[in-house]
Amino acid sequence: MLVFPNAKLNLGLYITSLRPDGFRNLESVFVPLPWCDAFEVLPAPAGAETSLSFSGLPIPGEPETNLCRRAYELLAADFKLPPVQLHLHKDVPIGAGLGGGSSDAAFALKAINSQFKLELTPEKLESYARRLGSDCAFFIRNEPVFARSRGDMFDDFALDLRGTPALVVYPNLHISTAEAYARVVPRTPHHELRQSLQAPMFTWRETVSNDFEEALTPVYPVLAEVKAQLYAAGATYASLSGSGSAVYGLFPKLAEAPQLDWPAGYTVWSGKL
Ligand SMILES: C[C@@](CO)(OP(=O)(O)O)[C@H](O)COP(=O)(O)OP(=O)(O)OC[C@H]1O[C@@H](n2ccc(N)nc2=O)[C@H](O)[C@@H]1O
Ligand SMILES: Nc1ncnc2c1ncn2[C@@H]1O[C@H](COP(=O)(O)OP(=O)(O)O)[C@@H](O)[C@H]1O
Repeated sequence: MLVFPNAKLNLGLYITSLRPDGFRNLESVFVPLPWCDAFEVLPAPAGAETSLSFSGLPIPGEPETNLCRRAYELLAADFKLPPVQLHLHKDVPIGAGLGGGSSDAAFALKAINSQFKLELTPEKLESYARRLGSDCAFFIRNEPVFARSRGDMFDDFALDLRGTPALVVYPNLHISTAEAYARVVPRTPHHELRQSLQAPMFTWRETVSNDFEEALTPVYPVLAEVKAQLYAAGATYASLSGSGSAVYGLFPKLAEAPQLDWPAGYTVWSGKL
């Protein structure tokens, strides 16, 4: 079975308090971004052990700790699964705040569920996904949600951005999620996120923000430079996604995302939400 794990964007992100488990409570709206990896699961040939192979962007870390492998092991602990042949083609940049690794893990759970007819409900898949990472559960339902708690509890959020042109710029900078969280002091948000996002998109520039952006920009000024370029090119709204370092711009629906020149080494995705 072949699946295409997509990335996500965060529309606003407020880190509200430190939790007793050491994680932070947050509020954010997650939306799917159709920038995808490819993941395949097949039963292993007779006599072969479970394997995971890669193509595309190199992924830091040992293959045994890759989230696709961990997704298989998690299900194999509870269900009688045969050895499998896994392959991941990586296209979504890593350490970008686009949730690429989390999406691979969630899509691996969904693909193994279908391939081996485990008949797990979406709720059960979400609870497995939560064990692999805070962001993972989002990719089970994979539609716009208001996320809270550790970023793993969701309320439906009706926001139809389909067809909105987007430009996502990865300035070749890997920011570790744990490092980014350590730089933010939790606080009460200045604006109610869901209310702000119900207003027209041109108002979001004043009312919708990402707490990581304020904390990381003094350390990585390139983030502000990319954002300024996106606004200068006509973005209606621009922001850091998640804990960075990808910065996105959303453009008017009847326009195309502009073609801009970026320094060598940057990776750019352009398309419609
Ligand atoms: C910041 C966000 C926003 O959507 O996305 P990314 O920038 O990673 O895409 C997420 O909260 C990232 O979730 P995820 O990448 O799954 O993080 P995890 O593996 O669960 O945790 C990595 C580390 O981040 C910190 N962490 C994560 C989530 C959270 N609510 N509070 C935290 O303090 C912890 O230090 C943890 O050890
Ligand atoms: N399948 C995977 N794809 C990407 N990263 C992975 C994967 N499995 C494990 N990782 C680890 O997760 C870390 C963060 O991954 P990623 O989800 O791409 O970034 P972000 O948290 O910024 O959205 C990487 O440093 C990498 O070591």
